[in-house]
Amino acid sequence: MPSGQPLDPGAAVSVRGLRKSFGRKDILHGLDFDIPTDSIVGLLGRNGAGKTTALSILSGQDPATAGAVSVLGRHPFEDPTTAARLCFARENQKYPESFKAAHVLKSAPWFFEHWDQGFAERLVRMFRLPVETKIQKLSRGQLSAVAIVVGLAARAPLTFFDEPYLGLDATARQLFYDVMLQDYLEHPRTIVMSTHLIDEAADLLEKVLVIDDGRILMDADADSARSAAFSLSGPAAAVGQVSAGWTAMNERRIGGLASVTLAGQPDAALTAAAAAHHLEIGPVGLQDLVAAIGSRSTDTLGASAPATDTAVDTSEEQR
Ligand SMILES: Nc1ncnc2c1ncn2[C@@H]1O[C@H](COP(=O)(O)OP(=O)(O)OP(=O)(O)O)[C@@H](O)[C@H]1O
Repeated sequence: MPSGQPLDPGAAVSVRGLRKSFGRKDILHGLDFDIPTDSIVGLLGRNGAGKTTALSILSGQDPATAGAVSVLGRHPFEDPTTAARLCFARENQKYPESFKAAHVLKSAPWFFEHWDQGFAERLVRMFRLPVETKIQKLSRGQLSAVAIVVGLAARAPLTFFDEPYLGLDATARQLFYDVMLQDYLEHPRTIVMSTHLIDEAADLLEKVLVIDDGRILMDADADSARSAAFSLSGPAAAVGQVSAGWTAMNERRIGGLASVTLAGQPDAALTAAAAAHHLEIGPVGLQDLVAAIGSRSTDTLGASAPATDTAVDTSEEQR
């Protein structure tokens, strides 16, 4: 999305030119994106990409250094009206020292207008959360479970989950995805989830925002993201020949074999050439696509690209 467009008043979240610096360190370099109302959106990116920083600003906990931010139609920073309508669920949430999960559940209805106590209690049983243990004594997975219970049972119009799976085992993570989807279908609302475990969550996401080094590298609906690239594999020489002229997002080599991720979708000429050389054409999962975009941007940054926005919009590179 080109910078300079007005904020979208119909979106749950709309930001233009969002910048954040800590001291002299620039963390977010002018983000532009919209999050549609009543959708599940993935905020994807590598460690240190700026996801938590962005979520802290959107949830009103931190001020932006520059740029325009609209959350549920208002400027969120320290705005009680916005705060009452959103929930920022994260495992490292601070609670009073003596608090147990039971206290969290008891106080939640004061903060969340749509809080569903029966649903919260069901979630507590599902995630086997020991509600009478002090929060300070809970394991990391149990802290994530507290965040999940609050994030889901709050049924806030806008929910941010910041890596909601930390410490959770695979069964609990799947349970979270299943129950979130089911509850979202019954009670549509806007959910933004930052995650590294992209393939696990991919089926839930309607839109993906890929952020790296404080820049948006991809902003696409999940279906177009899934068809943004494909892989071509086989003997390295033939792969190189057939993929000539295509945008290679990354390449892996093992011995004489190569697999490249190419932007776009295979056309008839490439399909025919691949068949003639016995090469394999395959889909690229969202996780691999994000990794390819990330490694490409790292290459670009490593080559001392100018410090201006270097957003890679893969859709523009499709042939
Ligand atoms: N208060 C702060 N002061 C200085 N630098 C900060 C501060 N908070 C975050 N940063 C830096 O901002 C960058 C982005 O951090 P952020 O936590 O937003 O990344 P992230 O995408 O959430 O990463 P992860 O997936 O590892 O949690 C990092 O380089 C981090 O060190």
